Amino acid sequence: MLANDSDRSGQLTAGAAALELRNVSVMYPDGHAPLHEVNLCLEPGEIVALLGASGSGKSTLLRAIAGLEPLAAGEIWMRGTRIDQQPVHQRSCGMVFQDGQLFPFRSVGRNIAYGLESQRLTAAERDARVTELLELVGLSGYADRSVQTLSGGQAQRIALARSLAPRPQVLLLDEPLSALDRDLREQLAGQLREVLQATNTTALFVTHDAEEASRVADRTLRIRNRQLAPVAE
Ligand SMILES: Nc1ncnc2c1ncn2[C@@H]1O[C@H](COP(=O)(O)OP(=O)(O)OP(=O)(O)O)[C@@H](O)[C@H]1O
Repeated sequence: MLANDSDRSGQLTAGAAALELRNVSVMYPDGHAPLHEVNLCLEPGEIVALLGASGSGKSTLLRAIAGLEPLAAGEIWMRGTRIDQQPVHQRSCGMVFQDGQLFPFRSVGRNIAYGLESQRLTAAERDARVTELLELVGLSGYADRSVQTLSGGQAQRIALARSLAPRPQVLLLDEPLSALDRDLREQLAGQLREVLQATNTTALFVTHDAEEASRVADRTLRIRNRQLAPVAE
């Protein structure tokens, strides 16, 4: 289903792709162009992994979708709305990074609540959402903990909870497990898939590890020659 089946008022249309890139190119100011006419379509709730050699443009692609890198050409659509001209804060994209990037001086609960502060929620509604998210990532009761007391795996689960709290239309994950040791990575890969499925989250997941990609995602793509190609099972 193409994403341009929105009606004239810009209303969302049932069946539109959760995320669609059409001929997207990115060029850095120095002339380096890691992405050239990239096409991608994610159905609602689909989890897609993205592999590629170091420097192939994986992070650049996520950053372009989030609005952190301008497009040299092409269009990005979410659920029938063109978003590539929208500023970062208006795009319904959550991001999770390799090192979590939690706010060190906020408690766990206030980290998770961060993306809810701009929403019109009562304090009770916000607390209830934080409790729900903590339960989802298996860390119930951690709301008042300092994030500086968390293990690496716990911190990544809180980063995931924080990114999911505002119910983003698309979640972008940039090697969220790669700073963890192998056993923990395998365990969290399974949990990550469970959490994304339980919340019916559409996700694009960057990893270096083909095995991890198949554990987390419904399908896997690879950046090669500045474009996306499917990876055979
Ligand atoms: N701000 C920038 N200005 C110029 N070139 C950049 C900039 N950011 C990234 N690049 C270049 O663009 C290419 C893609 O970088 P990117 O970080 O997207 O790769 P990656 O696939 O995520 O790599 P890795 O797996 O090592 O994290 C690289 O050659 C990189 O050097």
